[in-house]
Amino acid sequence: MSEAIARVALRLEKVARIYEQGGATLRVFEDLDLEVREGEMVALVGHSGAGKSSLLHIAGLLERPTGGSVEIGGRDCTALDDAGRTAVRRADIGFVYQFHNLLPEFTAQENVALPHMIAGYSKASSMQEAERLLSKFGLGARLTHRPPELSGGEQQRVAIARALANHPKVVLADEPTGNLDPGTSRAVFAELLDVTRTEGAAALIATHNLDLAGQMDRLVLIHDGAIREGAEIAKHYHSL
Ligand SMILES: Nc1ncnc2c1ncn2[C@@H]1O[C@H](COP(=O)(O)OP(=O)(O)OP(=O)(O)O)[C@@H](O)[C@H]1O
Repeated sequence: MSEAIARVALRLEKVARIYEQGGATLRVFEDLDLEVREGEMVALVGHSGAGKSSLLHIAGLLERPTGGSVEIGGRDCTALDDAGRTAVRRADIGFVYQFHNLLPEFTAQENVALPHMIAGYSKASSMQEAERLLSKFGLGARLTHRPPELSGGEQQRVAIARALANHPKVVLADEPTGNLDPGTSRAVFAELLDVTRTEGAAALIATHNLDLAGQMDRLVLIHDGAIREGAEIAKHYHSL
């Protein structure tokens, strides 16, 4: 991937997250800048409480920053109202949580098809797209299983396929394999990177696992409210 031609899929500029609670002010981060380019896989690391989830929620338009701007696919989303933010979220962002949040009464295929249908596609084409994606995760023979009939690793693969269903520009994931055993976690993480890459999305993935983070194109550390990269990270490795 050439830095010169890859466009920015996600741009956070001078974003702030400040919590006011019980008269106390908590400045999680301020003036934070981060760019993720098309097709780029970026690992977000930092100690517990550093602000990884807060950053992902702001990048995913789930929360508004207390300052700064968020751009998705070249579009400044800062001034959008709630309906506009929801529309961008549905069209351009795929979110993977640590716990899959699948709907237990629907099959794997229906869970993946739903976001596609909500985006306006027919049921038939959404189910077809879901089958295509689930097959990429080796779940072609599990289409009609409901989440309780799937293993933990399979459930998380379905959740990742669901996040990719609308061909998002950006995939955001918060400890996406954090509840899996180490072997399954490695396998599912590798598939997440592989399929996200081949689907052409960018990814920003928060993880405490430095081995998994090392498989990505770039590693960024959030520490003391700022993003640090490259040699600077080594100084703070002890805090991870
Ligand atoms: N709704 C809230 N109100 C007040 N403070 C909050 C709120 N949400 C998060 N915080 C605080 O903001 C800080 C950053 O939290 P965040 O969840 O983003 O950290 P994290 O890096 O994802 O941590 P972990 O790795 O433990 O999940 C923490 O100190 C947390 O207590």
